[in-house]
Amino acid sequence: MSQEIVTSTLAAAKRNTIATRKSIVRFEDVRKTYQMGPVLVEALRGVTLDIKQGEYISIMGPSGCGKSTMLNLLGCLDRPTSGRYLLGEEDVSQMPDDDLSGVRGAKLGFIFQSYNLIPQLSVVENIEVPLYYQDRPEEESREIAIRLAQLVGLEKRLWHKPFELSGGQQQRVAIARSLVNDPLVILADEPTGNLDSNSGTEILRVFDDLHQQGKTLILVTHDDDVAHRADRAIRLRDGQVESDVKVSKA
Ligand SMILES: Nc1ncnc2c1ncn2[C@@H]1O[C@H](COP(=O)(O)OP(=O)(O)OP(=O)(O)O)[C@@H](O)[C@H]1O
Repeated sequence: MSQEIVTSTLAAAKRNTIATRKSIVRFEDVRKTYQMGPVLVEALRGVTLDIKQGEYISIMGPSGCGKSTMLNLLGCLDRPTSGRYLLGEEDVSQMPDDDLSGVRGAKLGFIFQSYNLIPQLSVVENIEVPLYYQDRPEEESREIAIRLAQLVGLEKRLWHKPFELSGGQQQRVAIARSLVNDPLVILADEPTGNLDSNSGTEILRVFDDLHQQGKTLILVTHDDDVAHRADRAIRLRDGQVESDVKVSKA
Protein backbone atom coordinates (compact mmCIF):
# COMPACT_ATOMS: atom_id res chain seq x y z
CA MET A 1 0.00 0.00 0.00
CA SER A 2 1.32 3.47 -0.82
CA GLN A 3 2.20 5.86 1.99
CA GLU A 4 -0.65 8.13 0.86
CA ILE A 5 -3.24 5.35 1.13
CA VAL A 6 -1.90 4.27 4.52
CA THR A 7 -2.12 7.88 5.81
CA SER A 8 -5.65 8.43 4.55
CA THR A 9 -6.78 5.02 5.87
CA LEU A 10 -5.37 5.89 9.29
CA ALA A 11 -7.05 9.31 9.22
CA ALA A 12 -10.41 7.71 8.29
CA ALA A 13 -10.01 5.13 11.08
CA LYS A 14 -9.33 7.91 13.59
CA ARG A 15 -12.40 9.86 12.41
CA ASN A 16 -14.53 6.72 12.76
CA THR A 17 -13.31 5.96 16.25
CA ILE A 18 -14.08 9.53 17.38
CA ALA A 19 -17.55 9.34 15.79
CA THR A 20 -18.39 6.12 17.63
CA ARG A 21 -16.96 7.19 20.99
CA LYS A 22 -19.22 8.01 23.92
CA SER A 23 -20.47 11.58 24.31
CA ILE A 24 -19.02 13.12 27.44
CA VAL A 25 -20.50 16.61 27.11
CA ARG A 26 -23.71 17.46 25.33
CA PHE A 27 -25.13 20.97 25.17
CA GLU A 28 -28.58 21.17 23.59
CA ASP A 29 -29.69 24.71 22.71
CA VAL A 30 -28.04 26.09 25.85
CA ARG A 31 -28.83 29.69 26.69
CA LYS A 32 -27.59 31.88 29.50
CA THR A 33 -29.10 35.25 30.24
CA TYR A 34 -27.89 37.57 33.00
CA GLN A 35 -30.18 40.19 34.52
CA MET A 36 -28.42 43.53 35.01
CA GLY A 37 -31.08 45.67 36.70
CA PRO A 38 -33.68 46.20 33.99
CA VAL A 39 -31.38 44.92 31.23
CA LEU A 40 -31.10 41.30 30.09
CA VAL A 41 -27.68 40.26 28.78
CA GLU A 42 -27.80 37.20 26.53
CA ALA A 43 -24.33 35.73 27.09
CA LEU A 44 -25.05 32.39 25.35
CA ARG A 45 -27.73 32.27 22.67
CA GLY A 46 -28.48 28.66 21.79
CA VAL A 47 -25.29 26.60 21.87
CA THR A 48 -25.47 22.97 20.75
CA LEU A 49 -22.35 20.82 21.12
CA ASP A 50 -21.36 17.18 21.35
CA ILE A 51 -17.94 16.42 22.81
CA LYS A 52 -16.72 12.82 22.73
CA GLN A 53 -14.52 10.96 25.14
CA GLY A 54 -10.84 11.67 24.47
CA GLU A 55 -11.33 14.84 22.42
CA TYR A 56 -9.00 17.81 22.91
CA ILE A 57 -11.01 20.98 22.34
CA SER A 58 -10.06 24.64 22.30
CA ILE A 59 -12.59 27.43 22.75
CA MET A 60 -11.70 30.84 21.37
CA GLY A 61 -13.44 34.07 20.49
CA PRO A 62 -13.32 37.82 21.06
CA SER A 63 -13.74 39.41 24.47
CA GLY A 64 -17.35 39.25 25.66
CA CYS A 65 -18.38 36.42 23.27
CA GLY A 66 -19.31 34.10 26.14
CA LYS A 67 -16.21 31.93 26.78
CA SER A 68 -16.20 32.35 30.58
CA THR A 69 -19.94 31.87 30.69
CA MET A 70 -19.55 28.65 28.74
CA LEU A 71 -16.69 27.44 30.95
CA ASN A 72 -18.75 28.20 34.07
CA LEU A 73 -21.60 26.13 32.68
CA LEU A 74 -19.32 23.30 31.53
CA GLY A 75 -17.71 23.33 34.98
CA CYS A 76 -21.09 23.18 36.77
CA LEU A 77 -20.29 26.48 38.49
CA ASP A 78 -23.53 27.88 37.08
CA ARG A 79 -26.69 26.59 35.40
CA PRO A 80 -28.10 27.41 31.96
CA THR A 81 -31.18 29.64 31.79
CA SER A 82 -32.63 27.13 29.33
CA GLY A 83 -31.52 24.13 27.28
CA ARG A 84 -29.95 20.87 28.40
CA TYR A 85 -26.46 19.97 29.60
CA LEU A 86 -25.65 16.27 29.78
CA LEU A 87 -22.36 15.45 31.50
CA GLY A 88 -21.63 11.77 30.90
CA GLU A 89 -25.04 10.18 31.36
CA GLU A 90 -26.30 12.78 33.79
CA ASP A 91 -28.54 15.79 33.10
CA VAL A 92 -26.98 18.53 35.21
CA SER A 93 -28.94 21.43 33.68
CA GLN A 94 -31.12 22.21 36.66
CA MET A 95 -29.38 20.44 39.54
CA PRO A 96 -29.44 22.06 42.98
CA ASP A 97 -26.17 23.66 44.18
CA ASP A 98 -25.18 20.84 46.55
CA ASP A 99 -25.54 18.20 43.86
CA LEU A 100 -23.66 20.38 41.37
CA SER A 101 -20.78 20.70 43.78
CA GLY A 102 -20.72 16.90 44.14
CA VAL A 103 -20.59 16.58 40.33
CA ARG A 104 -17.72 19.10 40.17
CA GLY A 105 -15.68 17.14 42.70
CA ALA A 106 -16.32 13.74 41.15
CA LYS A 107 -16.36 14.41 37.42
CA LEU A 108 -14.44 17.58 36.61
CA GLY A 109 -10.86 18.77 36.89
CA PHE A 110 -10.06 22.50 36.80
CA ILE A 111 -6.90 24.32 35.78
CA PHE A 112 -6.79 28.11 36.06
CA GLN A 113 -4.46 30.77 34.71
CA SER A 114 -3.41 31.69 38.26
CA TYR A 115 -2.72 28.09 39.49
CA ASN A 116 -4.76 28.61 42.72
CA LEU A 117 -2.38 26.62 44.94
CA ILE A 118 -2.38 26.82 48.72
CA PRO A 119 0.89 28.61 49.63
CA GLN A 120 1.46 26.81 52.97
CA LEU A 121 1.18 23.34 51.45
CA SER A 122 3.83 21.31 49.62
CA VAL A 123 3.45 19.98 46.07
CA VAL A 124 2.16 16.62 47.31
CA GLU A 125 -0.23 18.21 49.84
CA ASN A 126 -1.64 20.59 47.21
CA ILE A 127 -2.33 17.67 44.89
CA GLU A 128 -4.05 15.84 47.77
CA VAL A 129 -6.50 18.66 48.51
CA PRO A 130 -9.46 17.31 46.44
CA LEU A 131 -9.01 13.96 48.23
CA TYR A 132 -9.61 15.52 51.67
CA TYR A 133 -13.33 15.32 50.99
CA GLN A 134 -13.24 11.56 50.48
CA ASP A 135 -12.97 8.73 52.94
CA ARG A 136 -9.68 7.41 51.67
CA PRO A 137 -6.89 6.12 53.88
CA GLU A 138 -4.13 8.75 54.18
CA GLU A 139 -1.43 6.50 52.74
CA GLU A 140 -3.53 5.85 49.67
CA SER A 141 -4.05 9.61 49.07
CA ARG A 142 -0.34 10.17 49.47
CA GLU A 143 0.49 7.41 47.00
CA ILE A 144 -1.89 8.87 44.41
CA ALA A 145 -0.50 12.41 44.88
CA ILE A 146 3.12 11.27 44.57
CA ARG A 147 2.33 9.25 41.45
CA LEU A 148 0.64 12.27 39.85
CA ALA A 149 3.51 14.58 40.83
CA GLN A 150 5.82 12.13 39.05
CA LEU A 151 3.50 12.01 36.04
CA VAL A 152 3.85 15.78 35.54
CA GLY A 153 7.64 15.67 36.07
CA LEU A 154 7.83 17.00 39.64
CA GLU A 155 9.46 13.95 41.25
CA LYS A 156 12.34 16.13 42.49
CA ARG A 157 10.07 18.79 43.96
CA LEU A 158 7.61 16.72 46.03
CA TRP A 159 8.05 18.68 49.29
CA HIS A 160 8.62 22.16 47.87
CA LYS A 161 6.12 24.93 48.60
CA PRO A 162 4.62 26.94 45.71
CA PHE A 163 6.95 29.95 46.30
CA GLU A 164 9.91 27.62 45.76
CA LEU A 165 8.65 26.65 42.29
CA SER A 166 8.68 28.32 38.88
CA GLY A 167 5.37 29.34 37.27
CA GLY A 168 5.52 26.31 34.95
CA GLN A 169 6.13 23.99 37.89
CA GLN A 170 3.23 25.54 39.82
CA GLN A 171 0.97 24.97 36.82
CA ARG A 172 2.13 21.31 36.75
CA VAL A 173 1.01 20.98 40.37
CA ALA A 174 -2.39 22.40 39.37
CA ILE A 175 -2.59 19.91 36.49
CA ALA A 176 -1.74 17.00 38.81
CA ARG A 177 -4.37 18.24 41.29
CA SER A 178 -6.97 18.39 38.51
CA LEU A 179 -6.31 14.70 37.72
CA VAL A 180 -6.60 13.40 41.25
CA ASN A 181 -10.20 12.18 40.99
CA ASP A 182 -9.71 10.80 37.48
CA PRO A 183 -12.22 13.31 36.05
CA LEU A 184 -14.40 12.77 32.99
CA VAL A 185 -13.32 16.18 31.66
CA ILE A 186 -10.43 18.54 32.39
CA LEU A 187 -11.33 22.21 31.96
CA ALA A 188 -8.53 24.73 31.59
CA ASP A 189 -8.93 28.51 31.54
CA GLU A 190 -5.95 30.23 29.83
CA PRO A 191 -3.57 27.67 31.38
CA THR A 192 -0.48 29.23 29.79
CA GLY A 193 -1.61 32.84 30.20
CA ASN A 194 0.85 33.64 33.02
CA LEU A 195 3.80 31.72 31.63
CA ASP A 196 6.75 32.67 29.44
CA SER A 197 6.81 30.92 26.11
CA ASN A 198 9.18 28.07 27.15
CA SER A 199 7.17 27.21 30.25
CA GLY A 200 3.96 27.55 28.22
CA THR A 201 5.30 25.07 25.67
CA GLU A 202 6.20 22.63 28.46
CA ILE A 203 2.67 22.83 29.85
CA LEU A 204 1.24 22.24 26.38
CA ARG A 205 3.40 19.11 26.15
CA VAL A 206 1.83 17.87 29.38
CA PHE A 207 -1.61 18.44 27.80
CA ASP A 208 -0.47 16.56 24.67
CA ASP A 209 0.55 13.63 26.91
CA LEU A 210 -2.79 13.67 28.72
CA HIS A 211 -4.55 13.71 25.36
CA GLN A 212 -2.46 10.73 24.21
CA GLN A 213 -3.55 8.91 27.38
CA GLY A 214 -7.18 9.39 26.34
CA LYS A 215 -8.20 12.25 28.64
CA THR A 216 -10.92 14.67 27.52
CA LEU A 217 -9.60 18.24 27.59
CA ILE A 218 -11.42 21.54 27.04
CA LEU A 219 -9.26 24.62 27.03
CA VAL A 220 -10.24 28.29 26.75
CA THR A 221 -7.56 30.47 25.23
CA HIS A 222 -6.86 33.73 23.42
CA ASP A 223 -3.73 32.28 21.88
CA ASP A 224 -3.91 30.80 18.36
CA ASP A 225 -0.82 28.64 18.91
CA VAL A 226 -2.35 27.12 22.03
CA ALA A 227 -5.67 26.54 20.24
CA HIS A 228 -3.90 24.72 17.42
CA ARG A 229 -2.50 22.09 19.78
CA ALA A 230 -6.08 20.84 20.23
CA ASP A 231 -7.71 18.56 17.67
CA ARG A 232 -10.94 20.53 17.47
CA ALA A 233 -11.36 24.31 17.63
CA ILE A 234 -14.63 25.95 18.60
CA ARG A 235 -14.98 29.68 18.01
CA LEU A 236 -17.70 31.68 19.71
CA ARG A 237 -19.10 35.01 18.62
CA ASP A 238 -21.91 36.96 20.28
CA GLY A 239 -22.92 33.98 22.40
CA GLN A 240 -23.15 31.52 19.52
CA VAL A 241 -20.86 28.95 17.90
CA GLU A 242 -19.38 30.69 14.89
CA SER A 243 -17.26 27.73 13.80
CA ASP A 244 -16.46 24.25 15.07
CA VAL A 245 -13.67 22.60 13.06
CA LYS A 246 -11.15 19.80 13.21
CA VAL A 247 -7.65 21.23 13.51
CA SER A 248 -5.43 20.04 10.71
CA LYS A 249 -1.89 19.38 11.86
CA ALA A 250 0.78 20.08 9.27
N1 LIG B 1 -22.47 37.99 35.99
C1 LIG B 1 -22.79 38.68 34.91
N2 LIG B 1 -23.78 39.60 34.95
C2 LIG B 1 -24.12 40.29 33.84
N3 LIG B 1 -23.54 40.16 32.65
C3 LIG B 1 -22.53 39.28 32.55
C4 LIG B 1 -22.10 38.51 33.66
N4 LIG B 1 -21.07 37.71 33.27
C5 LIG B 1 -20.87 37.99 31.96
N5 LIG B 1 -21.74 38.92 31.53
C6 LIG B 1 -21.86 39.44 30.16
O1 LIG B 1 -22.04 38.32 29.30
C7 LIG B 1 -21.29 38.47 28.10
C8 LIG B 1 -20.31 37.31 27.96
O2 LIG B 1 -19.34 37.44 28.99
P1 LIG B 1 -18.15 36.39 29.20
O3 LIG B 1 -17.42 36.78 30.44
O4 LIG B 1 -18.70 35.02 29.15
O5 LIG B 1 -17.24 36.65 27.91
P2 LIG B 1 -15.73 36.18 27.57
O6 LIG B 1 -15.76 35.71 26.16
O7 LIG B 1 -15.25 35.24 28.61
O8 LIG B 1 -14.92 37.54 27.67
P3 LIG B 1 -13.35 37.78 28.05
O9 LIG B 1 -12.56 37.14 26.94
O10 LIG B 1 -13.25 39.28 28.00
O11 LIG B 1 -13.09 37.20 29.38
C9 LIG B 1 -20.62 39.84 28.18
O12 LIG B 1 -21.45 40.76 27.50
C10 LIG B 1 -20.61 40.14 29.67
O13 LIG B 1 -20.65 41.53 29.90
